[in-house]
Amino acid sequence: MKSSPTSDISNRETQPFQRNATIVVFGASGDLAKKKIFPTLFTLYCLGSLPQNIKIIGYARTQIEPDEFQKRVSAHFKTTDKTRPKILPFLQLISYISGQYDTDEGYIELKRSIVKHEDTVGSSPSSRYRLLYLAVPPTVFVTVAVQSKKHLYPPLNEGQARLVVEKPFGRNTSTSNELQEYLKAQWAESEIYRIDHYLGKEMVKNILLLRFGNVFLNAAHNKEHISNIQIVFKEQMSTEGRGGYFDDMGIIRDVMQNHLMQVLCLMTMERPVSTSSEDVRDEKVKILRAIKPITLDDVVLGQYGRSENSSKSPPKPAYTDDQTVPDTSRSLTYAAVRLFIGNERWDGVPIILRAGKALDESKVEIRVQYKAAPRGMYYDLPRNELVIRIQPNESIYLKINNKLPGYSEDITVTDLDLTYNQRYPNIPIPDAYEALLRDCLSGNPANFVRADELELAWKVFSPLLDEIDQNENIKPEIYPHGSEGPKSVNQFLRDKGDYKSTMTEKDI
Ligand SMILES: NC(=O)C1=CN([C@@H]2O[C@H](COP(=O)(O)OP(=O)(O)OC[C@H]3O[C@@H](n4cnc5c(N)ncnc54)[C@H](OP(=O)(O)O)[C@@H]3O)[C@@H](O)[C@H]2O)C=CC1
Ligand SMILES: O=C1O[C@H](COP(=O)(O)O)[C@@H](O)[C@H](O)[C@H]1O
Repeated sequence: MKSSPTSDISNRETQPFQRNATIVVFGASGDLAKKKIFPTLFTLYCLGSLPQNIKIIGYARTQIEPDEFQKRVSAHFKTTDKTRPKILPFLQLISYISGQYDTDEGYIELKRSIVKHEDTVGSSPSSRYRLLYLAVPPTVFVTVAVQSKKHLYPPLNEGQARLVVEKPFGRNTSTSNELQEYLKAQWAESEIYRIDHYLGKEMVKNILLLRFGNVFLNAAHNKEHISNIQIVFKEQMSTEGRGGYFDDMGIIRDVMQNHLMQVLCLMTMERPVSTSSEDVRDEKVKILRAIKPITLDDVVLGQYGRSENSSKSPPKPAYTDDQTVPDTSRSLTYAAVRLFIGNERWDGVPIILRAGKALDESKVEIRVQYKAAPRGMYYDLPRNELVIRIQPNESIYLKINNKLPGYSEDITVTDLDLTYNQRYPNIPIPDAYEALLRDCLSGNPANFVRADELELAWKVFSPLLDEIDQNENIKPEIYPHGSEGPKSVNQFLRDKGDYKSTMTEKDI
């Protein structure tokens, strides 16, 4: 069983990088390169998913000796007995060039190295395939994009280039648009792969099939049957060590405007005409256009303080205890927002997005709560709820009302449970970056963010973010490090979200 064929393969920019490719990782000395990009490339190599003639070049300003660079990039490889012997051959495909981002010399050396590889593997002039991964801070995105276009873009009819860009894509509508304008002047939209790694997660990739491939779910997926939807991101990890970046961003920009909004789009969009990337993204755009900007009346804003006293463990620090964070910081480490989608399917259904750091648990899930069954035959039955657990322990469960077996007439809430590690114990679930890099090499942009999606997602949050930035009287509610979050959230969920909690075993 397969989905319908996509129409993506028809244009020049989305041909797969099949036989020959060079991958350049800008910012190769950094955290993302070390923890995600090189380990992912190694996994893809072990799976045989990289092009046959591949060359990988790390590029950054720092001078690093080849041995040292190999040590760095291999530090986070995921290995097994079977893949360990592949480390050395893989490392032989990698080299490192040190150079500046804003002057020509380094790019000239890069080009020389790329062309040398392409010529040695006997590329015909029409197979110069170059994937340029910008793992650098946003302040240098444009410089690297412009310089790469100038020096590393293959001549017409000699191949293709793709530019992979990491978030954050700006910090509000105007900065994001400015960045996109610069990129657009140099690169075609179809050559830009904006990564939102949530789109590479297994359960997120499953949403459209779950909704549109199951008649009974689809039939009830509307305002007539659904009371509210929640998309929840909880992280135990605090912002320690990332205070500088985080203080400028806050949780709404870090997680909500991008990851949670992508999930929201997939959960609420109309059925696309096909699974092709443009058809899917066209529908996401329509949903984003139907969301009204969020106002201060519809939010709970929080920041973690020190943990509560405990005899078991030492106190955990407050957000502002971080040396890189000003004592008076109002940056948000927690936010709950309510929004509405003004269309026929969703009019009046509250949608709550919640995201927080330094909480009691790490969990990301979607909760669809249905309306109560009619009263009469039964009274006040608990509501059905469909939960899609994105992580950890991927699962889908549906809370139903069931007669307690035996002579009892009691009603119990029970889970219809599809837990992946039980149902599919032998199928490994790919890491999000692995899935996305594969898509990028094969020219499938469906799970990447298109420029218009990005602009519209910012429009939903920008007025709120600008107001919070400008009005010093808006202060986050302090919650203890390691707690459930701000105290007022439960009331907010009941009053603004129409949410009625029923706990089952799977919820714990
Ligand atoms: N780390 C992560 O888990 C994630 C990161 N991202 C995004 O990916 C990108 C890279 O992230 P990460 O690796 O953490 O970033 P780093 O801060 O580690 O920066 C990467 C490299 O860029 C160079 N660099 C750093 N600051 C500057 C500067 N001010 N001017 C010029 N070059 C600079 C440094 O290399 P050198 O000095 O050697 O040139 C550094 O090693 C960022 O846009 C980040 O927001 C997105 C999601 C997760
Ligand atoms: O983009 C980001 O995502 C991570 C969470 O990613 P996950 O795959 O571990 O769920 C978050 O911790 C980080 O702050 C943010 O920048």
